Amino acid sequence: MIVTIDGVAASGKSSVASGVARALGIPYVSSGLLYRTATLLGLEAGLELNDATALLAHLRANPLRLEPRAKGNRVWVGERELTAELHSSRVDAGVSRVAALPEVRAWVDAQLRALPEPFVAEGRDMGTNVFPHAGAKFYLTASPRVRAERRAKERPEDVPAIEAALTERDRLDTVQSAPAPDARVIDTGPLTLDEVIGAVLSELPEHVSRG
Ligand SMILES: Nc1ncnc2c1ncn2[C@@H]1O[C@H](COP(=O)(O)OP(=O)(O)OP(=O)(O)O)[C@@H](O)[C@H]1O
Ligand SMILES: Nc1ccn([C@@H]2O[C@H](COP(=O)(O)O)[C@@H](O)[C@H]2O)c(=O)n1
Repeated sequence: MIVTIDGVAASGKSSVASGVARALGIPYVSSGLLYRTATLLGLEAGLELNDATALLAHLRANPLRLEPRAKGNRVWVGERELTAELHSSRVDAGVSRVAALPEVRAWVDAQLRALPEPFVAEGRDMGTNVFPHAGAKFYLTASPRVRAERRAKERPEDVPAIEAALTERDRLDTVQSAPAPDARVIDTGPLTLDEVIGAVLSELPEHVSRG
């Protein structure tokens, strides 16, 4: 059983996926962390972020391990844990360029499809491309200002700078970010996190919530 939660940048995907996964007693999977890891490793190696051949060779030489858990995903390369470094503004600024590379998308998709079910998968194209057969699909939105105000609690930059960066990331991610035709779209703007989690849980078909 797979539940997909897609949406625009900082719309609450990972927080909502975590809450839903905890309620269901299953892990959630953050696909964005795989794109973020590819970006961080590329930056650290001094690679051009649009050089798919070099990036893929580097990723294959440094295999990562994604640990999907309900309370938060962790990423390791060998003995080094990268999790805390994946949400920096530097990675935010480069990740959409890396995610635009078809070779990198194929690398991410293969890792996601190899994961054992059940899980909640969050990202941009979980319901459309990676898991079109998912049992339930959701797509989260909120205005750029609301998202920037929420994110400002986690980043050193001010709200206008964060809003500009989110809007630019949304623009670069447009191709892979459309809601699936069978996804329930939720505007999280007027809702608390618990209300969004409750809305998702209340919409799950019985066969999905029972596992
Ligand atoms: N409905 C909500 N009400 C208030 N705050 C929220 C809500 N949903 C999420 N948040 C907060 O907004 C911030 C961004 O949420 P989160 O990191 O889950 O978004 P995301 O879509 O996974 O982000 P990204 O696309 O950058 O990975 C977090 O601080 C989270 O606690
Ligand atoms: N399914 C996905 C997930 C993510 N991306 C790209 O990764 C970036 C970071 O994702 P977050 O969910 O952590 O914000 C995102 O901006 C996309 O460029 C993707 O393309 N597809």
